[in-house]
Amino acid sequence: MSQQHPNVNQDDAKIREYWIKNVCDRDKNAQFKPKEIYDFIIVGAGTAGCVLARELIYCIPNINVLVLEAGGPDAYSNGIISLPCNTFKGFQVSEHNWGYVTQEQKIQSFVDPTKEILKNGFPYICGKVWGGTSSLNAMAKGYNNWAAQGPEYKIWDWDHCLEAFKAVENNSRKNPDETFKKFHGFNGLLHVQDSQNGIYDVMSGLIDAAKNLGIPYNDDFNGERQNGVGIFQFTMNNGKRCSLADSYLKDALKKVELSPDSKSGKVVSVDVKSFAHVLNIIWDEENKEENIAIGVRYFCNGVVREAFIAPKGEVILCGGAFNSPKILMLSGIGPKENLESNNIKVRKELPVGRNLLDHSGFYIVAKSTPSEINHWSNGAEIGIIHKANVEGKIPCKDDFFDENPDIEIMASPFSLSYMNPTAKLDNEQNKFDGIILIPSLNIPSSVGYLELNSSNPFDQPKICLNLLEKSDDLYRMISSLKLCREILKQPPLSTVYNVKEIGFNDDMSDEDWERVIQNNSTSQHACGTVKMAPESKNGVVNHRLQVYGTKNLRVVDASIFPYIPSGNPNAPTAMVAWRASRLIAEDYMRTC
Ligand SMILES: Cc1cc2nc3c(=O)[nH]c(=O)nc-3n(C[C@H](O)[C@H](O)[C@H](O)COP(=O)(O)OP(=O)(O)OC[C@H]3O[C@@H](n4cnc5c(N)ncnc54)[C@H](O)[C@@H]3O)c2cc1C
Repeated sequence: MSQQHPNVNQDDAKIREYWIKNVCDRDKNAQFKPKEIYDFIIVGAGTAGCVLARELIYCIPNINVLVLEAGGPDAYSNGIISLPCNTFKGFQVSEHNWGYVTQEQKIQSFVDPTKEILKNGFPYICGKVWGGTSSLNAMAKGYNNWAAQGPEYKIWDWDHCLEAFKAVENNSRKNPDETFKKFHGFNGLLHVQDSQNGIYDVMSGLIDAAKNLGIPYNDDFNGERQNGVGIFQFTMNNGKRCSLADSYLKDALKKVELSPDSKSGKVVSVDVKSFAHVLNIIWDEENKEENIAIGVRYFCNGVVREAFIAPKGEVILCGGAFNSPKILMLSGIGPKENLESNNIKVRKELPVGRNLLDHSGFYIVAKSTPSEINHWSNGAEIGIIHKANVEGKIPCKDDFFDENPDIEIMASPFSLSYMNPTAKLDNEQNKFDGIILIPSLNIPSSVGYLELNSSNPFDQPKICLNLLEKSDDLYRMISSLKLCREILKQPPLSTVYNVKEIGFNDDMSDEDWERVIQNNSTSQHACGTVKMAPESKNGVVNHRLQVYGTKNLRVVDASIFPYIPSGNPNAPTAMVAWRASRLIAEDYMRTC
């Protein structure tokens, strides 16, 4: 018979499972231990935090892990989040969003340098929920750049990264060929599948229209080559969105047992505290010079609490590209000037927040014959990945075969009335079905930054994206938008589906293009703000993701990307977390 202990209820795993399915108590009655001590404290249950929590609990024997998440369980969305079509609706649930808004910026015009252009700020969706802001990308060259930063960075070369990508992925493609098997995993927890219900007819029309222009068909964007037109695979399981919380965190919660080698009644488990906003890192004040992290302060249910790490333990920030740098800065790690101007004592001067990278994107909308598009189907169903022209011209046929594409166009079917059923549309004409194309600059030259506005942990940080600040970025975006318009004019879109692009016209000057694009570009793939690089090259964390000049402190999330992945960042973030779990386990076991 299994050993009984007051802290371990035999039904714990069942209760947790029940709780996962039916969460109704916002931890309001949670019992907090007088002194919370864990081997690892993970801040943030987003993409990285979920993978890391699960991998640590299964990789390292007899540890306990605390995950502190400022948002609540995804179950609170009443299922909205699990609908694949609801990328945007899910986050409109304000509780699930940090509510950050980017800075309005003025930049000099490239077309007419005597003029300034106003770039609008925009609300930046940033997930505050289990699963965080949660497609796959296998661009070997990008990761070899990560590894080229020094001999010790070899652990981030393409072979190591591919191993991690495959470990995380559970791809359910039917009858995969050998090339497909080379680039995909089939035993991980993150479910990836082809569309179960096919795609809308108008979207098939879009594929044919792109082929008419000479764009080759690609049946696996995450395989040998990225360029071409094709149907995306989706991070879904049986037609439902599969976030990292659904896959990794929930699996982590299944492990609850009494440590066999502990007389103190230690419970081996991952504990998640929701609505727990981490304020800053607690440092060992007895060894001030060494910057030893010993725990975190967090705010939960109206009370400030503290959680500590056990000897050999670590604090691991997985707060994402905006919040991990914010927590570091609030804890005295960051650019001297910004910290001092906010009355924060500088513990270690590092370029935290400086390398803010993002894929700028632009929405181009076309009406079509109403085709009963009553929801967003799978969301972005079609991709067109190509090399842009740096002079802003429509790319030529050779560009479509270029092995280094720099633009990804995502295409979704949509219905305006579904997106916003309560909107007072001024006339019937404005109620239409159609297609949205979103060209996104996958290899941008522009770099932004993030700073603190104040020492108040509940204040927004100042987010300066500097999107399209470099002329090549602007002209490549113009090139892709012109290509989108050309595709929309092709049959069968123009003939069978009566597709008409709205918003642009054929007489637009370069100046018009520039103004419209600069005013309305947007983004959602922020990363790089806690750069992994040698300290001499503006790094904040080393190759093992430890923060320079500190002890017991790592950052594991999209903020550590030294260069932006040339594709969607969710899977690369999960890959980083999986690699990090092996590094952390190695270091922990070495000290045993
Ligand atoms: C609208 C939108 C659509 C996207 N679509 C795609 C897509 O289709 N494919 C793709 O690959 N990528 C997509 N992305 C990007 C992708 O989701 C992110 O790159 C990825 O989730 C980043 O993971 P992360 O772990 O770094 O951060 P996140 O997933 O954002 O997780 C950070 C977590 O930490 C928590 N946290 C932060 N601060 C604190 C604190 N102080 N205390 C406690 N908890 C805290 C947050 O609440 C959050 O849950 C999209 C992003 C957005 C915004």
